[in-house]
Amino acid sequence: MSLKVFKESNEAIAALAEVFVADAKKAIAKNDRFSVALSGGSSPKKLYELLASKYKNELDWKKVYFFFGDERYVAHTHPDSNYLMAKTAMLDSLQIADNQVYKVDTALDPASAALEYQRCICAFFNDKPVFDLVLLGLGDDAHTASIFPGTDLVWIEEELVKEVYLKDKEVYRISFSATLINDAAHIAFLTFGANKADAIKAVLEGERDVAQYPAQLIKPRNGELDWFVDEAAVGKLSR
Ligand SMILES: O=C1O[C@H](COP(=O)(O)O)[C@@H](O)[C@H](O)[C@H]1O
Repeated sequence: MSLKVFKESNEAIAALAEVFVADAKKAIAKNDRFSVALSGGSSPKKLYELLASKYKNELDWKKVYFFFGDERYVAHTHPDSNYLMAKTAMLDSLQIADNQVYKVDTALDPASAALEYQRCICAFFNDKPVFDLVLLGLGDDAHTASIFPGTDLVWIEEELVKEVYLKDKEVYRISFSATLINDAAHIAFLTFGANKADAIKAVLEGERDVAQYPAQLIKPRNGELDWFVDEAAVGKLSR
């Protein structure tokens, strides 16, 4: 695991964009395609915008396949949709074709949507899903993807994608399980801001308690794990 600390969030974002492009070039040279699972929420928007502007002509974007590490159970046109955020911030301006974007089918019921997404992922990877890159964020409650504290998703080992009901918000989300994430070749967290300092401390330095701090589940089996953070987010670490 490597913790890459930057003074400002924009520097962390710029460094992760470089890594995204380097991973993509490596995977395309080796396998003629690059598979990436995008994170959602608020943190990655600027990363996607930067990729779509600075790196527009640096990559063969036709060979990049986009998935979603988690998705809100809403229509693709809904403002909460992770797909809509990625489309607006990046996919449209890069002219990514629809067959390169694997969306969660939120027209199905939540359990069927999760099962169908798992089926699509398994088909893409010939039954052995290993993403080249999984992007993750960290909630201030230490959730990652949509593996939230106190939910069944924390304990799931067999399933690769699962629906999760968030009682306090009264919504469903569809999420990769830690099993699927941990099989990736490279996992990268992007986290910034003082509001993440307690969560980062608990995840990186706290007692193991995955029910309360689900991001502790993220430990790649064979791949690499990097954290891209700003000074504010690591302000409570004992360094
Ligand atoms: O990995 C992820 O983390 C976030 C936390 O997001 P943020 O909005 O605090 O940056 C999560 O909710 C998101 O959907 C996910 O992909």
